Amino acid sequence: MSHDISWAELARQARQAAEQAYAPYSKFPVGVAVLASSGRIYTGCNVENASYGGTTCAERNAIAAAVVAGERQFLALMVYTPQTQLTPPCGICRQVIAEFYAPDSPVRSCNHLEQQQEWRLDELLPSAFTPTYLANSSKI
Ligand SMILES: O=c1ccn([C@H]2C[C@H](O)[C@@H](CO)O2)c(=O)[nH]1
Ligand SMILES: [Zn+2]
Repeated sequence: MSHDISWAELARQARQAAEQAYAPYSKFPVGVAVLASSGRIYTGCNVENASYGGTTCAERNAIAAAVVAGERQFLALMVYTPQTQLTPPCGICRQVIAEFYAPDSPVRSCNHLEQQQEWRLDELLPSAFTPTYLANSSKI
């Protein structure tokens, strides 16, 4: 539940992760901290590429780091954005978050002004395509 989540700690770790961002092209360093159901926190930053499409976002890198550690469920995700305007995850990341996240779980953004904004995942990605849709499919 939302009130059990240490958002201040997630914000601190997301900001720290943003310091490692590799963003020479966009100059838009992002950090993410994600809280797994184990209680552990994992972080990621954006890693850009000279072939711009090879870029991966901080959100997906944080989730990948958690999955490597054995996590399969997340309770909260904080984005540290280098913007005065608080920014939500991009569309691709919303889909990746939905794979491991309850629809009513919170996603937050924070910035250097210590502002925060919260959305529910199902507000960011209504009618997500989730793993349950793959069950019992029929042949063409
Ligand atoms: O939530 C976001 C939004 C953008 N980016 C990255 C992608 C790209 O490297 C740069 C500009 O879009 O920021 C993220 O990592 N997370
Ligand atoms: Zn993204």
